[in-house]
Amino acid sequence: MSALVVAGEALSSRLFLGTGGLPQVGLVPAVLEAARPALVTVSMRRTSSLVEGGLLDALRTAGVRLLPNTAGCLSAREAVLTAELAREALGTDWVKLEVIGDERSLLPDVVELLDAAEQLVRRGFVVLPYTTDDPVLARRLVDAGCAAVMPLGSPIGSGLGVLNPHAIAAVRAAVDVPVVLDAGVGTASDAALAMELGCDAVLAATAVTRADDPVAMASALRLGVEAGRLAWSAGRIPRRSEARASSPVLGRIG
Ligand SMILES: CC(=O)[C@@H](O)[C@H](O)COP(=O)(O)O
Repeated sequence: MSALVVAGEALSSRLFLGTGGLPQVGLVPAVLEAARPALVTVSMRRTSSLVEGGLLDALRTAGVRLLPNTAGCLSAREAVLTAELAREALGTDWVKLEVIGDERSLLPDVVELLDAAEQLVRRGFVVLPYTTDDPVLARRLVDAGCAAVMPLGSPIGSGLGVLNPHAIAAVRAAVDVPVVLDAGVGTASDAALAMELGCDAVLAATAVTRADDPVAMASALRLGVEAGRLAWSAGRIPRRSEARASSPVLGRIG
């Protein structure tokens, strides 16, 4: 199966992982072995990630590719500053851009998001924006120079999966950069559906970090992404309103 290419770089898989909510840092090696993620997001505003022996150390020891995120930022100004700090600390131009408009729903502030994306692209960042499932906004983010778009399936941490598959399919059709389903994944079938809708990758955090068995769920999501991608490439049968015999009827007996 073809590799996912973002900003000209081939990534190792089509699953991105958020690990900030893992109940214990000691789970990191087993979760990463199970998920085999292409990228692991790190919240630059969670100081617990950054302390000695914390999550960041565990991820660095594991040698995974880090994707800093601006989770928790409420304005373009905050997001740009956080991204600059992340570039300094982690030595990468890549940033998962999150600008939250409402601390209850954690939905993106689309005005600040677009502003931050434009500023960060001008500053030489490779921007992967967490956005809504609006194809018009997706196109504006790509016009601003974003390397991918990351539409939510449902609110962060809700586990509701893909609430509007038609919108996700419309985002897929609207842009020519990778589409990464981000937020709301609850289990393997959500990830598989996202891939069957044409998404190029899935980012999941809560589904793994708050599962009863994070390691098992990490494996399940990896397999769900692989299955969904394979099913998408296989060309499913069309949905029909009428039955059709699954094998040809050669005539009547008697
Ligand atoms: C880790 C991260 O980037 C999250 O902000 C992302 O949106 C994942 O959301 P879920 O926790 O619903 O998977």
